[in-house]
Amino acid sequence: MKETADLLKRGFELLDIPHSINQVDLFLTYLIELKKWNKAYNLSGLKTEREIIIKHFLDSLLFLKVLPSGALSAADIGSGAGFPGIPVKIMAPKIKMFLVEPAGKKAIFLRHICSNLDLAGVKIIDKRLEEIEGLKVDVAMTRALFTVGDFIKKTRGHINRGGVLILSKGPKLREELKGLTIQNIKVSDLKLPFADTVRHLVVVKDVAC
Ligand SMILES: C[S@@+](CC[C@H](N)C(=O)[O-])C[C@H]1O[C@@H](n2cnc3c(N)ncnc32)[C@H](O)[C@@H]1O
Repeated sequence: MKETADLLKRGFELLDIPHSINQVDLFLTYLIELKKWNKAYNLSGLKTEREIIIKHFLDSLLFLKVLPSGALSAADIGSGAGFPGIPVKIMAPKIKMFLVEPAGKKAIFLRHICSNLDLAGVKIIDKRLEEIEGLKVDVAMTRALFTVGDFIKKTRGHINRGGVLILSKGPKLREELKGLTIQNIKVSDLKLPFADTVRHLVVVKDVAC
């Protein structure tokens, strides 16, 4: 476990994210539980501790680099086993976090892990985004689910005035955006530590209606 903890701490340093011993411990507990539950629930294709730290934890932490500092509430849409919502919540504990995940087993795991990590101010919504009513947040975020165009259409009714959408995208982003006119979009290219990968963090402002 020491090697794993060192990898995580080095990842925080490379991303220039200040962290406490307690936050590192929460990630290590998350890792242990994810590996344990993955056997029965098939939550993630990533099996080794190194893969989980880099491709789930550190990849999710890239969202922090573009998260507006005044955000009070956020929703992770299609959270799966908690990415990026739980890593963001661990590092920004004051944010009220909604984890939207319709798949039963994943939602059960999310309830278990949020209780196990004693995360206050997290609500799991086990519905599809299209079925949700009455949810309003400052930030809607997603990884590995929607195109930028679809995410804007489907979430704009759930965003508070002045709120933003954040998506993490891979190399096909430019192709995806071709032919679309999207106002107030900003793309930050961020390197994922320990990997030959650049993530495109897409932030879209002023989508509320
Ligand atoms: C490819 S996984 C990504 C999970 C996680 N965001 C990650 O990056 O590891 C997509 C997740 O979105 C959920 N999902 C699919 N359609 C959805 C919808 N319409 N609304 C909300 N969640 C959805 C699936 O159940 C699945 O867990």
